[in-house]
Amino acid sequence: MSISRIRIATRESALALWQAEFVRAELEKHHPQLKVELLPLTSRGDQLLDIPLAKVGGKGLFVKELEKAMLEGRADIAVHSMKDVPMEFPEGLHLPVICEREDPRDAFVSNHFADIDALPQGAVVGTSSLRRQCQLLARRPDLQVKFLRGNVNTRLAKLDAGEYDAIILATAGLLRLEMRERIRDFLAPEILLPAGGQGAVGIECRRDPELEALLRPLHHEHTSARLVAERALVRRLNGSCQVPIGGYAVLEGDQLWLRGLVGSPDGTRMIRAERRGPASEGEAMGIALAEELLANGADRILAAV
Ligand SMILES: NCc1[nH]cc(CCC(=O)O)c1CC(=O)O
Repeated sequence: MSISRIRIATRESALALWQAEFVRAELEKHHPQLKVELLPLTSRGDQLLDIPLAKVGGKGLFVKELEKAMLEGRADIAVHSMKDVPMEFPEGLHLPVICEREDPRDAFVSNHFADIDALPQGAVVGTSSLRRQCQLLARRPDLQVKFLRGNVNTRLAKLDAGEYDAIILATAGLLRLEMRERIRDFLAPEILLPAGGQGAVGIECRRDPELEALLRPLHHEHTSARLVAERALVRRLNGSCQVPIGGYAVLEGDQLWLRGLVGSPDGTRMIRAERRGPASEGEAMGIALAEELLANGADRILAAV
C-alpha cells in the first residue's frame, strides 16, 4: 500500500505553523503527487503561559498532544523545534529526520539599547530560560531578569508595552517570522551558549519504512551530527530541566567541536568544558563532556535543585 497523504500535527503558534508549513512545502517539492495537510492542535504548554515551564512538567508538554494525535492515527508526523523535544519517544514513535539548522544564536532584542553592555545599571531583561538568565547575570550581575513566557509575538508585545528594557529570544524564531529587524545584537556562543538543538526543526513519526522514505530527503546530515552531540550532552546531564544547561556543537570538516555549560540560575557559578573529536563519535563525545562537567562541579549544582 502506498502513502498518498501525510497529515502534520502542529502546535498553533505562528512559529510552529511556519515550521509545519515549511515541512509541507518541502514534502510537496520532493513528492509532487503527495497530499500534505496540517492538523493544528492546542498543547498544554501553550495553555499554561503564566507558569514557569519547569513547574508545569517541562518541555515535553509541547510535544505530548502531537504524539497522542499520531498514536491515535489522527496525524502521521509532527514537526518540532529540536530544543523542545524530549530525549525519549513513546513506543512506536521516533524522530528520524532533522532539517537544516537555522542560525542557532540567541538574539538581543530591545527598543532602546544596542546590546547587553549598553544596558544601564539595573535594567530589566525578559526571559524565562534559566540558561539565558545564568549567562546574562554572569556577565552583568546588576541586571534584573524578569519572567517572560508566551509565543514570540506575545513576548515582543510585552517588550513594546515597556515591561522590559530588553528581551532575549532565539534568532531562528525571529528570522522564520521575518522579524530580523527586531534583532539588535546576535549573541555569539562565547557570550550566550545556545541550548542543545536550538534553531533546528525535527520530524517525529510512527515507525514505518515507507513514511520514513518519503521524509528522508528533508534530513540534513551535517545538522544531525551536531545535534547528536548536543543532545547526548544534555541527556547525560538532565536530572532536571530546572538547571541552566547550554550545549553547542559545530562541525569543522569532519571534526566536531562541542561546548557545554552548567550554571546556577543566579550566574554566580558556571562550569564550562569543551572537546573536539570525529563527527562520527558525537554521542560518545556528548556523554564524555557531560561527565567532565559533572566531575568539575556540575554534579553539585544539579544536586542543589
Ligand atoms: N522555548 C520556545 C522555543 N522553542 C524554539 C524556539 C525558537 C526556534 C528554535 O530554536 O528553533 C523558541 C522560542 C525562543 O526560544 O525564543
